[in-house]
Amino acid sequence: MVEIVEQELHKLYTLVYVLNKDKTKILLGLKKRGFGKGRWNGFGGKVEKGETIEQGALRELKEESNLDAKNLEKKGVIYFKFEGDPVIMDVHLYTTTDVSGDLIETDEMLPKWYNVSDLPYSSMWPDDPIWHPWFFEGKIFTVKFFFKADLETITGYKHKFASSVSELDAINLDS
Ligand SMILES: Nc1ncnc2c1[nH]c(=O)n2[C@H]1C[C@H](O)[C@@H](COP(=O)(O)OP(=O)(O)OP(=O)(O)O)O1
Repeated sequence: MVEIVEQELHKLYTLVYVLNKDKTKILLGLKKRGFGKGRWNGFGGKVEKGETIEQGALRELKEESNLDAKNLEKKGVIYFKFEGDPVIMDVHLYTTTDVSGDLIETDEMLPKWYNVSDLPYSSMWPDDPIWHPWFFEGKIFTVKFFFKADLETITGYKHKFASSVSELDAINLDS
């Protein structure tokens, strides 16, 4: 008998959550086009050839909001697997309270500050309410979400916490 194993293809993405100094407010952007259109999210996108993941995160934040971040703090990695699609999205999550520049609406994002206690979850990715409590408690984590091809329905997830960012790379969610 021949076992057919689906090859996974990983693609690198970033996601930056900008918070105010006392971490009561978060800056979200309403995605105006492309993947995730109509959803409020942090700022980020694909990591380009020749740049580090952190450089990609800074570039995407600038492109989508016009803000420059001084200190990005890594908080985790979120993997997304969609039924029937061999691509795994590896989304590297960062946060900062330290930004400069004039916040503007861009071609891709309409920015808006939200109270952390009152986020527009009905217009956000359905995985957000699952990992947000970990993020807002300051945890470092890795999580893999399994979605149906409709990009809406989560069929399952597995996660682990890390005690430091350097531990993240060594975490195996399948063990
Ligand atoms: N499910 C879920 N929850 C939270 N965040 C995300 C998802 N899926 C996602 O894709 N994301 C995040 C990850 C990235 O920050 C963006 C998606 O990036 P995308 O806009 O496709 O990448 P760009 O490089 O900006 O795209 P184009 O410029 O080529 O349109 O959403």
